[in-house]
Amino acid sequence: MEIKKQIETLRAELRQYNYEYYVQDNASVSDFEFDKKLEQLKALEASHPEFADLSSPSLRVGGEITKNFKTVKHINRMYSLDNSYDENDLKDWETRNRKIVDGDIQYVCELKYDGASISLHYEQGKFVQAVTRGDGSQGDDVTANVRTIKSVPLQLQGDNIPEKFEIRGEIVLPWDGFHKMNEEREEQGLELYRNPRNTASGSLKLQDSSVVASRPLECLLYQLVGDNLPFETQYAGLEAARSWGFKVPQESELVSGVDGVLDYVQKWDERRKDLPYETDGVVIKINSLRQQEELGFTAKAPRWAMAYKFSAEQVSTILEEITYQVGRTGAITPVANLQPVEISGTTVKRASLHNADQIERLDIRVNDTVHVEKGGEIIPKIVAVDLLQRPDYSEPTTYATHCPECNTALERKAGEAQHFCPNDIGCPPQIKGRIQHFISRKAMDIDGIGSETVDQLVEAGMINNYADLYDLTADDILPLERMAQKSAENLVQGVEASKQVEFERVLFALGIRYVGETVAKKLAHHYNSMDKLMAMPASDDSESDDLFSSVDDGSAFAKAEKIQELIAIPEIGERIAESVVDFITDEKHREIIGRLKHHGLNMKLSEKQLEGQTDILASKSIVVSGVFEMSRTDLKKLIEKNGGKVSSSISSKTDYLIRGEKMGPSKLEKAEKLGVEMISEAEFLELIAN
Ligand SMILES: NC(=O)c1ccc[n+]([C@@H]2O[C@H](COP(=O)([O-])OP(=O)(O)OC[C@H]3O[C@@H](n4cnc5c(N)ncnc54)[C@H](O)[C@@H]3O)[C@@H](O)[C@H]2O)c1
Ligand SMILES: [Zn+2]
Repeated sequence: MEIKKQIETLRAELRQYNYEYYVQDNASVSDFEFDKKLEQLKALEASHPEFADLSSPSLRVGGEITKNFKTVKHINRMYSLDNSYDENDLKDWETRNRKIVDGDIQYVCELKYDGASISLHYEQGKFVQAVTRGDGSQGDDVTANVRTIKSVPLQLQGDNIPEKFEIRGEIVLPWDGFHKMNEEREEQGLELYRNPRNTASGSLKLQDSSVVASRPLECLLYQLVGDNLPFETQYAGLEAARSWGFKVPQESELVSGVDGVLDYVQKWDERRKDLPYETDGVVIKINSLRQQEELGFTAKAPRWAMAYKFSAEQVSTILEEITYQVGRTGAITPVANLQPVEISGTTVKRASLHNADQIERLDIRVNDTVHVEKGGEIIPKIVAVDLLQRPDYSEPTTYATHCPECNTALERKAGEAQHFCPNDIGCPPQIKGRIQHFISRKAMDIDGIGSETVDQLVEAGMINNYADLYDLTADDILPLERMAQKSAENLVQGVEASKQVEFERVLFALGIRYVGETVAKKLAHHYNSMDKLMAMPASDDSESDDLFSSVDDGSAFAKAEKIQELIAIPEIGERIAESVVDFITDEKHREIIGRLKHHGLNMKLSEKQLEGQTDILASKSIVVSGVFEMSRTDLKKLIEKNGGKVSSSISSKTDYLIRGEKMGPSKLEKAEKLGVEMISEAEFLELIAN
């Protein structure tokens, strides 16, 4: 009974972890812990065959399908891989293989790329479909998303291309792209992505393929699947695929025997650090396809292949203190201060704890002995707590309640992982951070001021916000330490030159939470000017002339309306909309924006940027429903470019309903009832062509 219970508990836990890892792309335990539990389960199941269960996580491919995409049944199942951890595991595998197959065995060693598995289908040399692994028998149809990945060839070239085949591979996010995405997250005050694997896998599941297109994903291929493939070995298959235009990594090697495999593993355990993407091991495959066929598959994995995991670099140390960092936008990051310890040649003193949930999940406490891993991430992380070493006096961690910099009570919005300090104008790191962001290269790009100068200016009480920069004179700043006449003049000139910067970058520079470069651009082109962005819907339909005056108190209604107006813009979600409205209705921000305007910064799109825009649809409210020839995003863009307003729901104020295929019956009914004019996509195009 006891054992049965133990097995059941492990199965339930592993199922939950699989779900978090594959479906939610948000693992709550480390791979280390997951693998340990899986091993434990396998051992128990092996010694107690009476509790066998075909649906045990030990026998199944981990993933699941989601409801967001069309489900596709795999023509050829997609398997996971069995793992080996040392030379003996490999030798056992070799012995088993020799018993089953005749003749010499050659192995292909490949790197094990850490991303999301994918199967690409080709017919007559054309890309037709991409399906995720899902649960192995069926997956999600993510064709539209995968089509945006530049390394996926849409049309193959070369000889002997089979009429119809599948090719398996991994969608990965190279380090460069991953870091770049995180820089943007940081600018927007969002929680950073944890690792490239999660991010790649999460990207594939996005609903809007134009967002996927903006992510620097790559697709690395490693296996052809199909009937009558025109070659006899795995290695020849890789070469053929490469010649047809697939991105097949060059690192694979043909070896004979376990010794050759071990040499390869050793070599790449070192060299992988220089690769542009993350790898977590080596995959060893039997080269001969005939021998592969003889060996076949288990329920979970091919018998002709084996993974060999690189050992993650892990050490244990004592957690001495938890401190809290305040970011530019006020986001709080808890940091573990560790007893210094060496990992792979560097001394580690600090590790990220991500957020309050993470601390709670792992029950991390001060004075704990913790396992620290320096895996893919640049910042080492705590993967587990050694509970056996926990001192008796230990107490659960209580998360900080107040800002360590300005002592303001911390806030946490529903559904968000991160706490933040709401004192955006008075919290020192936020004051400095906002100004530093304002002058940064992608924002106002002000030459002549470095971040140290900003610190100096703030500490000397000469500036408190970015508008103050425009009041500075060379004489003001000259008394600052290490400030020469020339640098003072450069600074003032740099500030002056920034008045030429385009509106969309000015908007980005303001540092509105969640408004990164892309969102700023979108808002700038939607509204064309700061005045229009800031204009609050008025009850009497007449816009106030005095836009920089305060928003009066009875404005909750106007705020809600404004939020709706913003949400109707493609790709602007509720969170962004609320943040923008909070910002533009805040008295202090309105005053600062007013001053920037007064100093002559660009507060509207230039003539050149406005080109191609018309006002054919000016003040028309348009609802789009159903499936169209062009993408919905493009359709909405066209409406906006021509001055129209896209609205998400039908009301008496709706001017047109553009009706696509498969439109929902309730929308149709409502439109008919309200007498809204319905037009087709073609009619719409005609309308704006005039
Ligand atoms: N932390 C968690 O909660 C959690 C939960 C589930 C799984 N995991 C981790 O995920 C891993 C198990 O996942 P899995 O079942 O996807 O197996 P896996 O990732 O260990 O190996 C199988 C996969 O390797 C990929 N692969 C990469 N390069 C390849 C190559 N050259 N040839 C063939 N395949 C290649 C394929 O996509 C294949 O599906 C374990 O390491 C486990 O720790 C963690
Ligand atoms: Zn603060």
